[in-house]
Amino acid sequence: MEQAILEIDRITKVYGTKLNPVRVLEDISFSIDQGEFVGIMGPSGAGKTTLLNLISTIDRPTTGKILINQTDVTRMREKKLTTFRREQLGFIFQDFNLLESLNVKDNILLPLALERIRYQEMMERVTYVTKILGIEHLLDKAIVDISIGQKQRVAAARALITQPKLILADEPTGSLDSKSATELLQYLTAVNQQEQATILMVTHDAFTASYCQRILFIKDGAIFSEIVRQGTRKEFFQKIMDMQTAIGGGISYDLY
Ligand SMILES: Nc1ncnc2c1ncn2[C@@H]1O[C@H](COP(=O)(O)OP(=O)(O)OP(=O)(O)O)[C@@H](O)[C@H]1O
Repeated sequence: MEQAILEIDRITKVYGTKLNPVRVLEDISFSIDQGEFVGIMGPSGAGKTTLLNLISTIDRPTTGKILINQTDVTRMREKKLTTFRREQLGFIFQDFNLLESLNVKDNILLPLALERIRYQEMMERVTYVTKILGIEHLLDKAIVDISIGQKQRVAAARALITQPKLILADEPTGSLDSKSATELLQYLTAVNQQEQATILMVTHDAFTASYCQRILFIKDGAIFSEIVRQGTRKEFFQKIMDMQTAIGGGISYDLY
């Protein structure tokens, strides 16, 4: 049996005050095994970002446990969490967060700045991840001189450089055109397959989600359903669209 990298155990999240509580997540449980590529979808306001913030350890659940690589992060103190986040998690956001004062290579190396790793080892790692992501020829370029699609792949390389146990992606194709989005998703699939990297991706977009192996649908703060890819990606895309219709409410249908 595969090892669970992420275990969500009956979490709830309540915002607001005691007199006026806002229940955003209601009793969510699921787990993700090493090497899975899982999507989270659901209508606007369903609680996807809230859930991702809890898994990112940026926020804490009101009740319940979150285990990442068998460590309960809900009980960890802030200082330890900062190190944990740096060592175990990789983040890919919609708006890359690259530093324009650094070139591509130094942006990718940034997360290793605090680690004690030999330069040669760092460079071997850079060569490896940039090759998978098809950006090995861009290492000396300035950030302003590369395309948006390339920027997102640089951001993906930066997320991978520490060999994180879990990669969290929040609408990673959100600012990309369809060609760049397709490329990024193909590269993420390669990363997932060749590196056995575990990826959890939040997206509202059925095309993007169709690259996942499994999708959890969230509605009104609870898991509404789960679908697993069995046939082709196109068939899975259709299944996702059908589920979006069933779930209803606030979903945009971006067709590429
Ligand atoms: N800090 C907060 N205080 C009170 N309510 C909040 C807070 N953060 C989020 N919410 C509420 O929680 C619900 C879920 O929000 P969340 O952003 O997690 O949804 P989402 O599924 O990510 O939506 P979207 O797809 O639009 O980004 C919403 O109704 C939102 O208004």
